[in-house]
Amino acid sequence: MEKGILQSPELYQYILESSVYPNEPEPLKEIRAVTESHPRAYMGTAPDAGQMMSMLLQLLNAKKTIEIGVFTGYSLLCTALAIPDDGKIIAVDLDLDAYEIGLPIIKKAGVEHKINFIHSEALPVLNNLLETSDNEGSFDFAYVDADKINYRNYHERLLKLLKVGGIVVYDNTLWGGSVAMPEEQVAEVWKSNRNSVIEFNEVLASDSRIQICLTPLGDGMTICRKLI
Ligand SMILES: C[S@@+](CC[C@H](N)C(=O)[O-])C[C@H]1O[C@@H](n2cnc3c(N)ncnc32)[C@H](O)[C@@H]1O
Repeated sequence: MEKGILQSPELYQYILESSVYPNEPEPLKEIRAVTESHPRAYMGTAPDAGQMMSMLLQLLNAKKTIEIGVFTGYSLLCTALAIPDDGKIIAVDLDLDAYEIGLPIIKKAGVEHKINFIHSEALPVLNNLLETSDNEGSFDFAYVDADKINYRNYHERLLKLLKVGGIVVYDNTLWGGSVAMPEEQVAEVWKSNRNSVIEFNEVLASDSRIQICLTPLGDGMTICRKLI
């Protein structure tokens, strides 16, 4: 799937080359480079979206964060570089092999101590966090970039875990632009996720507990701020 929904690939390239790559930290460039040969390299968070996440994390002074969907670690490293030295990230993924591709770069960047990687399905991890005292209402930031069918389940749990004023960002909320295509024009392999994403976008838009902003960065990133 092509990343981005801009009017031309050249315009996207312009954004990357004019304002993302010149300021992208070296370890993030390295993670992109080692991910390139992975058969699912397209899954890595888009660098322009990562740049926006870094800014959000720093505006929030985020210290305690969760990430669901790590893959080789681009967004994880982006978060680890943006939070302070005593910041913590609970990072969850089913795919340990992919995480191990980026791990040497995370170590070299000197930020591994901020990361608690949990090799697991995400839902039980969120349930466990909610059962442990002091976690509810304690997280500053969450990033979700995993199985679309579960976004709604993650959302309910993450809203409990976040502080008021905390932010959760959901990736792929435009699903390659397919959310705005008639269903019959959507390739079969995209359909089920496209329908999950459409439903999820409706859930977010009618949720009075959050303020939302769907940004057309990467594959669509929805920023939600917890209001109550
Ligand atoms: C799009 S990739 C994440 C990309 C990552 N954020 C990055 O910047 O490289 C999605 C990841 O979600 C993980 N995943 C999918 N379903 C999951 C689940 N139910 N629980 C935990 N991880 C899951 C996959 O193993 C995959 O590595």
